[in-house]
Amino acid sequence: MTGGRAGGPAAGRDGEDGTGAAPGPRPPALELAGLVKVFDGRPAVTGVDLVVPAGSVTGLVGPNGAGKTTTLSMATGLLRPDSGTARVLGHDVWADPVGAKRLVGLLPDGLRLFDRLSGAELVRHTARLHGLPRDVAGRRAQELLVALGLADDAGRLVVDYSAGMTKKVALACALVHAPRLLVLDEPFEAVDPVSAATIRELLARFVRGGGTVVLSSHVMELVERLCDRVAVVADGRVLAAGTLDEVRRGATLEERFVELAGGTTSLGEGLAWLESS
Ligand SMILES: Nc1ncnc2c1ncn2[C@@H]1O[C@H](COP(=O)(O)OP(=O)(O)OP(=O)(O)O)[C@@H](O)[C@H]1O
Repeated sequence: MTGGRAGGPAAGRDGEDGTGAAPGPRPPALELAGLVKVFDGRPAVTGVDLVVPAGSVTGLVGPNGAGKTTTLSMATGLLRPDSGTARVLGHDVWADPVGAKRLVGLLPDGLRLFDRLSGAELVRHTARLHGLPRDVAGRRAQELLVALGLADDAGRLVVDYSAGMTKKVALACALVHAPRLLVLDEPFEAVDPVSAATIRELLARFVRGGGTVVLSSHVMELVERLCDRVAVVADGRVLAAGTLDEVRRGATLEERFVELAGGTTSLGEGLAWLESS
């Protein structure tokens, strides 16, 4: 899947920015400026600047604890930044939360769903919260559950779903109001290969229709395959961002990741006891 389709099928779509305004130069799908977050005196995000062009698929990669989830939470209005701004298609996430949030579909990390609902109820309920009429909500929920291979489990309670099924029903919730920007924190974690292929196809279709995707992942091959842009985050800031080729500079993404984010695969001196049995 490739992005960078400015002027593609979405250009000229009425209300691309959710305002119904006549099409003009498209603002970035997501624009983060100087985002900072400190938890209990410990900096988690130390000044993230990132521009995600509309129509792109951008991968956010970085070591554990780099600040990816914290950044995505601030970008989507889940977590208030200590300073800095986040804008979705020109709407300030904190000054205009309704304007921004109706354009965003979010698959957060550490899902907290209404899991005493069935899968179908949950997706329909999410659609209704977005203001969709009952019949549209029902139709979209059904189509999404079928597409994601959950049709047979649509009547089961989400609390009884496996991790992968939960991820997929949460993705259905993120998509049901046809957002313009999808923000997905580890969307492929716990998902089987067939479902992963389905999700990739869904995302490709979403992007062909003019949508923008930002996703975090630890799987470099997946980011290289899915994304046309990438941002490497470490220690709470963006170390490199741009097209895949700009960031990779002729190396693999994994090589660049290690080069930029550092780290070591050495286990150190201890652990001899592991070999003693
Ligand atoms: N609610 C919180 N309270 C305190 N510290 C937090 C909180 N959320 C995140 N942190 C800390 O902020 C830092 C960044 O965490 P974050 O979850 O954003 O990293 P990440 O890049 O998403 O990591 P991973 O790849 O492991 O999911 C970590 O040091 C983490 O312990």
